[in-house]
Amino acid sequence: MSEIIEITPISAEAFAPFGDLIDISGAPDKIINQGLCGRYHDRAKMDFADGRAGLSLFNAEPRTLPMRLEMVERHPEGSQAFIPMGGQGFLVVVAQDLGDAPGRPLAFETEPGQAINFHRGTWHGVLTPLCEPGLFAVVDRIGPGANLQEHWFDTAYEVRRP
Ligand SMILES: NC(=O)N[C@@H](O)C(=O)O
Ligand code: NI
Repeated sequence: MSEIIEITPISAEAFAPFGDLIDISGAPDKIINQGLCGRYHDRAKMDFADGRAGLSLFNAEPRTLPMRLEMVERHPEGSQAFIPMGGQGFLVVVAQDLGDAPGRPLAFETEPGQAINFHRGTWHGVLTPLCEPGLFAVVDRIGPGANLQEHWFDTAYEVRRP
């Protein structure tokens, strides 16, 4: 019997230990383009140690819930941002670091129009759409050396909505 991880709606506060929730909540930081655009300025703490920022497109298979979670990973050298191209909500799994291994995962679901940025070294589930399109822009580190550490749980979790 797998241990259950219940999905909760994401909030900037709950996600703050793991990364940045990027959305247009609140007033824009700047009004630009002759007053026709609100700029929500510099909303992610990005990090590309000994490398550079890369912008890629991921076309991922949507998952169905409940979902079996067997692994989380982290990028010791850089942050990683997931930006849905279709504005769709998606699943975000994170876990605290307990000293080279993750703790019990947490699962969040984003609202349409929200993006996230995992801070450097945050344990996370891989990109996980819950619906079509599974098309995302991903901003992460391009650089030398290894930047991926995986942790496979001894026992899989079951991620589901309450
Ligand atoms: N491996 C890869 O490019 N993607 C993962 O890092 C992920 O978090 O989806
Ligand atoms: Ni990743």
